[in-house]
Amino acid sequence: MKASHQNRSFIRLIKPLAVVEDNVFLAVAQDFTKNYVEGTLREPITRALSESLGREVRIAVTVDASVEPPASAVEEDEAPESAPRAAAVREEPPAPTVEDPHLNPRYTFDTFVIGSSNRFAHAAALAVAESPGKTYNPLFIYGDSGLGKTHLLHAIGHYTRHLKPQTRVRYVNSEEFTNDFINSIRDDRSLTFKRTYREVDVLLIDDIQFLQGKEQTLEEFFHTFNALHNAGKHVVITSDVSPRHLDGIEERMRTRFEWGLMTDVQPPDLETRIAILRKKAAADDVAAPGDVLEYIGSNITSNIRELEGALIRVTAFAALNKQPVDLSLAQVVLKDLISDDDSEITASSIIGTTADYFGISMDEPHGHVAVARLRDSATDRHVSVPSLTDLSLPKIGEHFGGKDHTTVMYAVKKVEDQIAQRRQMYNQVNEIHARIKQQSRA
Ligand SMILES: Nc1ncnc2c1ncn2[C@@H]1O[C@H](COP(=O)(O)OP(=O)(O)OP(=O)(O)O)[C@@H](O)[C@H]1O
Repeated sequence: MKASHQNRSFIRLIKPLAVVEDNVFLAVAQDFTKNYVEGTLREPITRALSESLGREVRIAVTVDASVEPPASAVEEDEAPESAPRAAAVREEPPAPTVEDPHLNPRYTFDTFVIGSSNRFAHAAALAVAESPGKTYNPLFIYGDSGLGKTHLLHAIGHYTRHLKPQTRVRYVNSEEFTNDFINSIRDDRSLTFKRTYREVDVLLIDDIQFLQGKEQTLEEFFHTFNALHNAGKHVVITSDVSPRHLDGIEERMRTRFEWGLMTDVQPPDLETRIAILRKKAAADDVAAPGDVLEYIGSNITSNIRELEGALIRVTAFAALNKQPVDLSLAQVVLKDLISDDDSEITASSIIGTTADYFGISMDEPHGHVAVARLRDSATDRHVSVPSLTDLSLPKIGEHFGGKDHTTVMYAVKKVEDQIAQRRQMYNQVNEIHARIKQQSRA
């Protein structure tokens, strides 16, 4: 598909969700982007997708504020007019203002459903929001992906500012923090950097695990943390593991993270899952009967992002086909996600899916070289094999071109390190993982 510069920028903001029969579901973060995709881009995207899938398909675009554009989407290219253009800004950024805390309006305490899995974390977050700088400093929230850590961080920011509008709040994920830090060195703006992160009353820092191994950034974060803490300002941190499991972060920092309060979030129980779905349906103003919510809630158990994604898929499918949302429709739409069949995942399906994800054909000239490289990453336990199959490391080596088990172990370690350090890698791995499972069920 030939696309203008601007169109390419918009295309990069789209996240593909699923293909169900002749419908391709896409998600974007903003209404503005949805309008553009549905207007200007509908025809070329539909044509390109139909060509590549070999059949006529339709597209359905939903707005989901939690959708992050694929990494480097905006940086590599010029961003659309309305999108953030952080990378393009060269002059000194303004010091933090109370108007610009970087908060997602959807993530508030009002929209957060409390259950036994998150009650303590919620109570601690609320206490911090009510009197920042006083108790539980720092507050450290940890737990698996998609369980509401980011939501709670934003909720703290909103509620703090609701109670005291002059409070200076700043939300940042640790990758943005890293980029800001690197850019500040490059552009000789370290003073502005310091002001941005130290002249705040509440610093909310997300996914701290991505700072692991980044020594200089960690050092800077350590100073930021100390400066804020000493000044009685509040720091709230989230991570996918508890402080003591944060490898690659010095002991002196990990101990500081444990000074305040640590609390985890667990996967929600069935009741909470259904309550979350009900709230989401109400917020999006879609009618989804109880048995549909129960079906989704009973079958998608470990990740709230996936839970919400399933509901979006079902309701979008119904809207597109002008059908009511009912149980049989939900079963059809979600059949590749939900299946009783625990079918075996083979080494070749892992290689095939991974190659496919990166757009590499095994038949292409040099394709085998690229695939061989992918095999290294595909042997990682996060990506796939050890957590998806019962194969031993030597057996995995055999399947992946006769490599011995030390090579497999090395590949595992290498990719693990990258996952720990780069959000993009982490997202890619999760996505590949999901596709492998999905395809093995299909
Ligand atoms: N208790 C809850 N009530 C309502 N919605 C929730 C709840 N927990 C999570 N969600 C929703 O689930 C989605 C994923 O949550 P969130 O992004 O906060 O997860 P996370 O733990 O930060 O994940 P990650 O570690 O991948 O960043 C969000 O859309 C969020 O609003």
